[in-house]
Amino acid sequence: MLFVVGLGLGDEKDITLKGLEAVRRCDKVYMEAYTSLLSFGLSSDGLSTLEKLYGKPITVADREMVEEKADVFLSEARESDVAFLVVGDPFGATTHTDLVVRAKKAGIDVRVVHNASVMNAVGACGLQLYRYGETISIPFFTETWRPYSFYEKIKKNRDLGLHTLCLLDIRVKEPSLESLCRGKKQYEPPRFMSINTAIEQLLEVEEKSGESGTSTPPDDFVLKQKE
Ligand SMILES: C[S@@+](CC[C@H](N)C(=O)[O-])C[C@H]1O[C@@H](n2cnc3c(N)ncnc32)[C@H](O)[C@@H]1O
Repeated sequence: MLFVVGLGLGDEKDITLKGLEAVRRCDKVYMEAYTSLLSFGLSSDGLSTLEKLYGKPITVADREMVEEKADVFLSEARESDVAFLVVGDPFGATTHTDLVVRAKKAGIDVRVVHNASVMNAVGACGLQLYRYGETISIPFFTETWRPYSFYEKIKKNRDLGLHTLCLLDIRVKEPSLESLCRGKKQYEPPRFMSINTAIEQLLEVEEKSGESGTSTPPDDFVLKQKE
């Protein structure tokens, strides 16, 4: 059986009782560590806090393992109980939906344990979840790759009077382009996009495209500020 367990967004105590029971019965525990960040970090200390609570060792599953070597833990899940831990909710990232589909196609029993996600925690900023449009991801621009499509989506949402949840890029264990060209993978240091970088990129798109979809405040903005 494969248990895909959401850990929520806070610390180790945010796992649900159902999730904890699932983890404790599993023979092997993997922790996905590249689409999201544990707010208390993935340092050895952070992990050992989890390991102490769960009472078993955790194997960190990086991007390569999840995307290219998922067969390893899927075949383990065929023979025994395996937990795959995900920060937030398991269905808050396409990667994990894909894993569940693969497991089911391979005839492996899957149980999902839900938890809070960035997709709903954004309600904390006071904007109604019902009034969000398409969620977008803002990737780090590079010298040669500067996609503007996320901007168009924000603009579409704005035109419909909807808010946009912008997910800022996390790049962990990314092979550098040069190393890929040389055929021997070497990894870039981890990078986490700051709000400032996201805004700089949005402003660049506006400047280049002559649009003003994100920098102009909505009509009722000034009113709300005064209330
Ligand atoms: C696919 S989404 C979220 C997945 C997660 N399973 C969830 O349900 O919350 C991944 C994105 O969420 C955002 N994110 C993840 N962890 C975060 C954290 N600790 N703080 C702020 N944003 C985070 C980043 O923008 C990241 O690119």
